[in-house]
Amino acid sequence: MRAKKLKRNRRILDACAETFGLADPLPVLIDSSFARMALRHKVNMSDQLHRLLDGRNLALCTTRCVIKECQLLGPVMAGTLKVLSCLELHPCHHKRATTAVRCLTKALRPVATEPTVDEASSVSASDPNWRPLLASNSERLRSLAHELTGMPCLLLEHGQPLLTGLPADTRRLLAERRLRGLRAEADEAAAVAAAATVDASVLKRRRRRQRGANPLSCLKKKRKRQTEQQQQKSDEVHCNIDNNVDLSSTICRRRKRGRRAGWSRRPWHVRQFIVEQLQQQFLVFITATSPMEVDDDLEADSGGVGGSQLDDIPDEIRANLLRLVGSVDEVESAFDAVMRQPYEERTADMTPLEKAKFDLTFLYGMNALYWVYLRCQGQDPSKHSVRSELDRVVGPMRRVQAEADKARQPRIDVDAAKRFVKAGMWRAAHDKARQRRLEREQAAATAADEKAIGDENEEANLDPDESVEAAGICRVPISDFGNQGFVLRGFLSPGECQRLVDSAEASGGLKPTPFFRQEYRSCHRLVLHEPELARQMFLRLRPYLPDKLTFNGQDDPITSHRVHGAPWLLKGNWEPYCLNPVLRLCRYHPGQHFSPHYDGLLVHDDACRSMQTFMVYLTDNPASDGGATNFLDDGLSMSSLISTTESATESDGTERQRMSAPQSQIICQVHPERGSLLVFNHYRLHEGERLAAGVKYILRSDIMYRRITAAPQSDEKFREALRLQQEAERLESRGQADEAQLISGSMEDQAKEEQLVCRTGLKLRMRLLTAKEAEEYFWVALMPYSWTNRRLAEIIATCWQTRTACATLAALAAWRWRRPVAWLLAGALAPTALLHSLRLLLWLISTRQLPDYARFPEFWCGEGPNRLYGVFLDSAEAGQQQPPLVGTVASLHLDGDTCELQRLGVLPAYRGHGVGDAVCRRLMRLCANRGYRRMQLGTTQLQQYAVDIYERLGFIRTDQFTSIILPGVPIYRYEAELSDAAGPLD
Ligand SMILES: O=C(O)CCC(=O)C(=O)O
Ligand SMILES: [Fe+2]
Repeated sequence: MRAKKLKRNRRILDACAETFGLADPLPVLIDSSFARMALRHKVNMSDQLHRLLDGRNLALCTTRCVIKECQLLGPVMAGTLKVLSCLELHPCHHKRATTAVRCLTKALRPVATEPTVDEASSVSASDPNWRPLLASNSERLRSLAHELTGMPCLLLEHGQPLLTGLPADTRRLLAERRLRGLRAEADEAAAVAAAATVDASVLKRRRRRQRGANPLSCLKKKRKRQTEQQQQKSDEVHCNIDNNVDLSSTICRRRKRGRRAGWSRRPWHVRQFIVEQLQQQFLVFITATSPMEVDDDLEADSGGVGGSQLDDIPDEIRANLLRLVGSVDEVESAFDAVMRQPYEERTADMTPLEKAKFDLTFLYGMNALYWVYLRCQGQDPSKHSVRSELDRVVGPMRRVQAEADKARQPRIDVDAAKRFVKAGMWRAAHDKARQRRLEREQAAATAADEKAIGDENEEANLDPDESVEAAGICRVPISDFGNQGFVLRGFLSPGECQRLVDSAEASGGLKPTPFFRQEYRSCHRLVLHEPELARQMFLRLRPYLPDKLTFNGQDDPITSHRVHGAPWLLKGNWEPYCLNPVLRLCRYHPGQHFSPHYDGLLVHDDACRSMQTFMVYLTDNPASDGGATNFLDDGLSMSSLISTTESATESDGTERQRMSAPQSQIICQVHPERGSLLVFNHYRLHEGERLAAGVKYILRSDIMYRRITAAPQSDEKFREALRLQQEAERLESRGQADEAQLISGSMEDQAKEEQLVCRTGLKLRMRLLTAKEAEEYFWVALMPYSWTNRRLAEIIATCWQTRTACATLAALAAWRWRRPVAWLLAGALAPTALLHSLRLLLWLISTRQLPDYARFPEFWCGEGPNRLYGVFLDSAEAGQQQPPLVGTVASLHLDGDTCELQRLGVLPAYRGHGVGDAVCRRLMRLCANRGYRRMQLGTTQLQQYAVDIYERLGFIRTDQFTSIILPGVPIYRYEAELSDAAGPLD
C-alpha cells in the first residue's frame, strides 16, 4: 500500500482518537454488502483491514439481524453468509430479527452499546470509547454512520479497501478542541502576566515561532538543510497548524492532480488554520495587554469581549480588536458558505470563465488571508514569499478579467453586422465593378486608364459608377460655425444610400437603443464595424476638412473650438486621419426623436481622439415631415428643455412622452437630404427633432484626429499621472484594490492633480482623493451641508427672525400699552415663528442622522469598487501653495450598476463659470468607466444652481415629493444614463 495512503489513514485515525478516543481493539461492524464484495474479490478482510488501518488491532463483527437477513435472501447469499458467520457477534438486542439497516443503525448509535448479560461476546460494548467503524458498500448506510458515530467508514472499491474521510461534524469538533487548547494556553499566559509584568518574550517568541515558508505557497520549495533548531521550529509551526495537514504539500498536490473529489475538503483546513491563528493572536494580545479574563464565548457575541473588559481597553485598541474579531467571523462565514457545497457541485453550473474566476478568487483569498496572518504576527508580508504568490495569481486573474470584460461589451451586434454584410446589397456595386473591370481588361481597351480606375475601386464599397465626384459635392455652411460645422450635399449617391438602408433592414439588427429612456431617445439603431466603408468615406471627406487644428493651450479651447477636453491635453496641432470604423445606422419612425445632447467622443490616448461628428442622411425628409437636426443654444438652462417634455398621441394610438428643445432655443436647423453629410464639432448641443411622417435613416461616425506636433514637455507628468490614475481606477473597478493602491501610491502628489478649464476659462485643479487623504479631508464633506445650512438660514432669516422680532415687539407693545390689536398680532405671529424654529430643529437633527452622513468615512475609506469617489477642486492660481478649496463632488455606490451623485457644491464666488458642469461631467465619466450604467441624485427646489447643472447634463427628473424636514419645498429625484459617458478620461 502506498505510504501516502497509509499516512492519510493514520492521520484520520489519530484525529478520531483525539476527538473521541478509540477502543482497542477497534470494533469494525461489517454488513452483508461489504462481506459480499470481499467474497467476490477474494479479500481477506482481517488482514487487509488491519494493514489499511495502520496495523491497529481490530475486532471484526456483525449482528444477528444482518446474518438473518442473509439467510432470508436464500442461496444467492450463501457465500456471504459463510463469511459473516466467521465474524464475532455484536449484541444487537433484537429478540425478533429486524432489517439489517435498522439493526446496524441502532448498533452504531452510542446509546445502543449497553451490553446485555445473556449475550457473551468478545466485543466489549461496555467500553465508553466503543465507537465502531462501519464497513459497508451501501452509501446510504455509510452516510447514516457518519451522522451517528462521527467516525469514518470502510468500503471496498474494485477489491481495494478504503477508509472514507472524517465527517464534517467531527472536523468541527476537532477544531473546537484545538481552539479550546489554545485558549487554555492563552489563559496561562494571562496568569503569568498577572503574576509579574507582561512577559514580552511570550509575544516575541510567538512571533518568531510562526515565521517560515508560506504554507499556502504553490511554488516549488527550495531544499534547505535544516538545522536542528529550525527543524524544531518548523515542527512547532506544523503542530500549530494541524497535526495532520501539511498545507504546502496539500496545495501542491492539488495543482498536480487537478481537482479531484477530495479537493473541496482541503481549504477547510486552511480556513481553520488561519482562523485559529488569528484568534490565537487575538487571545494572546488581550491577555498580554491586560490581566483580565477572556470570555469563553469570545467569538460568539458580536463584539467578542464582555462589556466590562472592553471598558478597560484603550479606545483605539478596542476598535481594532473588535474589528479583528468581526473580520475573523466574516472570514469564517465566507469560507463556510463556499465550503458547504462540494467543489464539483458548486461549480457544476458555472461557465469555464466563471469557474476560472472562482478558482482564482479562492486562491487569491487564501493567500490574502495568509498575508493578514503575517501582519498579525508583526511581519512584513511584502517581504515574504506570499507576496510572489499573490503576484503570481494576479496575472491569470487579469487575463480572466480581460475575457470577462470582453463579454461585457456587447456593443456590436455581430450577427446583424454579418447579415448586413451578407445581404450584400451595398456590396453588389463592388462586385459589379469588379465584373466590369474584368470585362474591360479582357477587351484590353484603354487598358492603362481603366485599370487605374479599376484598381482604385478594387475593394471599394462605394459605387464607382455613381461617383459623387462627378456630380460634385457641394459644401454648405451652417450658421456661423465655419469649420466647426458644415454640410456636404451629395456626399453619398442615392444608390449608395438606398443600398445601405436595404442592407440594414435585411440584417434585422435595427433595435431600440438599450439603456435609454423612450422620452430621451426613441429611434432604433444598428451598430456596425465596417473599417473599409469608413476608410472610403473618409477619403471622400478628407478634401473638405481643415489640414490641421491648432490649440495653443492658452485660449480657452472649448469656446474657440467647441471640443471636449483639457487644454493641456489638446495643446498643439492636430490633423484628421480617419473615421471611427464603428458606424451607427439609425432609423426614425413617425413619433420618434432624439432629445438634446452632446455626442460622445472616442479617445484612444492623448494623441489620438475624435473631435467631430460625421452624420449622413440616407433619406429625404421634407421640412413638413419634421426630423430635422436642430442645433441649440446651450447657454440657456436645460430646465427649459425639461419643462417642454410633452405627451403626444401618435398615429398608432400610443402615448409618448418626449423631451425636446423649445423653438426659442434653436439656433439653426438642418433638414435631412438624401446623401448629405453633416459635420460638426462634438461639443455642440443638438437634437434629432421628432419625425412626423415618413421614415428617416442616418449613418453616424466620428472623425478621428491625431497629434502632429509633440505634446508639451511640461505635461509629461500629467500624462503619466493620468495613465496611472486610469490604470488604478481600472484595477479598482475590478476589485483589485490592493494593486490599485500600489499604483496610486506610486503616483506623485502633484501628479494626482489635473487641470480643468471651465466654460469661462477659469482654470481649476481637480483632485481625486485617495482613501487616506479622504480621511484627512473629512471635514470638507461638511461643506456642502454648511452651505445648505447658510442658504436655509438666509431663507429662515427672512421669515423666522423677522417674524420672531415682530411677535416679540407686538407682545411688548401689548403688555406696555395694553392694546388688544398688539395682542392679536403677537398671537398670530408667535405660532409661525415657533413652527419655523421647529423646522430648523428637525432639519438639524435629520442632517446629523442622514445615513450617508454618519457613514461618510466608511464610504470614503472602504476598499473595493463600492467606494465613494470624490473630486475636490482648488483654484489653480500660479504659485499658490495651498489653493483654496472651491467645491466638492462625490459618488456613492448604490446597487448593481447604479451610483448616486452626492455633495455637489461650488462656492458662490465660483458659480456661473461652468465649474459644476465640468466636475459633474468628469464624475459621470469616472463612474461610467467603472461600469456604472445609471447615476441618480436627489436635490431640492432651493438648489436651483445645481438643478440647472443636472438638467444641462441630461439628468431627467424621475420623482418629486415633499418631506417633513422641509415642508413645502419640493424634493426632486433625477437620473441619467451613463452608457454614453464611458471612455478614457480626457
Ligand atoms: O437624427 C438626428 O438628426 C440627430 C442624430 C444624432 O444626433 C445622433 O445620432 O447623435
Ligand atoms: Fe448626436
